[in-house]
Amino acid sequence: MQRKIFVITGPTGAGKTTISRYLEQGYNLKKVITHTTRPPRLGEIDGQDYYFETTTSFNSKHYLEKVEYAGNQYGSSREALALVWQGGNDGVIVLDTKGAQTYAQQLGTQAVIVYVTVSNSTILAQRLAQRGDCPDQIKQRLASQDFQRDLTIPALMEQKVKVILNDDLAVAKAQVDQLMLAQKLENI
Ligand SMILES: Nc1nc2c(ncn2[C@@H]2O[C@H](COP(=O)(O)OP(=O)(O)O)[C@@H](O)[C@H]2O)c(=O)[nH]1
Ligand SMILES: Nc1ncnc2c1ncn2[C@@H]1O[C@H](COP(=O)(O)OP(=O)(O)O)[C@@H](O)[C@H]1O
Repeated sequence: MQRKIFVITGPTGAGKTTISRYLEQGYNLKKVITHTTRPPRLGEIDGQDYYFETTTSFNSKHYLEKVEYAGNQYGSSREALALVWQGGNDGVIVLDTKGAQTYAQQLGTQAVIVYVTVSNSTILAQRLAQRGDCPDQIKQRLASQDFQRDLTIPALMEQKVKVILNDDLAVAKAQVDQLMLAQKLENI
């Protein structure tokens, strides 16, 4: 059976990491850890949340795709994806919409694209504050073009994307459960 990669995308604060963790814990998906030059947030662990890199170490990896997002570099390495697939698991990866589009193009049906969103984007700033992000970083993030872009599904991906509305986490998880059931039935 073809190994899948679930690509979780959407605007900052929508709940991408939360949904990714739910898929890891509930469905035994293995996280593809990506690389970034962004400094770790409080509680984030190197090699678990991200591989936290210097500019030099970031440039030494082999990337399937990489982007600059709100002033920092992010990239998903072929090494990290191979690690997950070698273990025999389906994978889950959290990407901005630009990265998600690259995955959709390069991996075709192997990539299941999941767009996490909320009905009212004003709630996103509150979630970032609740998460403990520092106010200056929230301001910079919300003012970035990358944030604006990720508020909508790129036209090229519209046909392929599964949407999860995460206003209420229990409802969002139930939508994920439905999606995973549909995936299972597709693979029979
Ligand atoms: N294209 C791409 N995007 C990434 C990668 N790693 C993380 N991202 C995305 O970069 C954006 C910023 O991530 P982060 O600083 O952790 O903040 P977040 O938006 O709160 O998750 C998010 O949209 C992530 O999904 C990567 O390797 N490639
Ligand atoms: N449905 C929800 N209702 C309220 N808070 C949520 C919900 N989903 C996630 N959160 C919280 O919002 C914050 C941002 O979620 P996170 O998963 O880190 O988003 P992202 O990875 O998209 O930036 C976290 O503190 C998370 O616990």
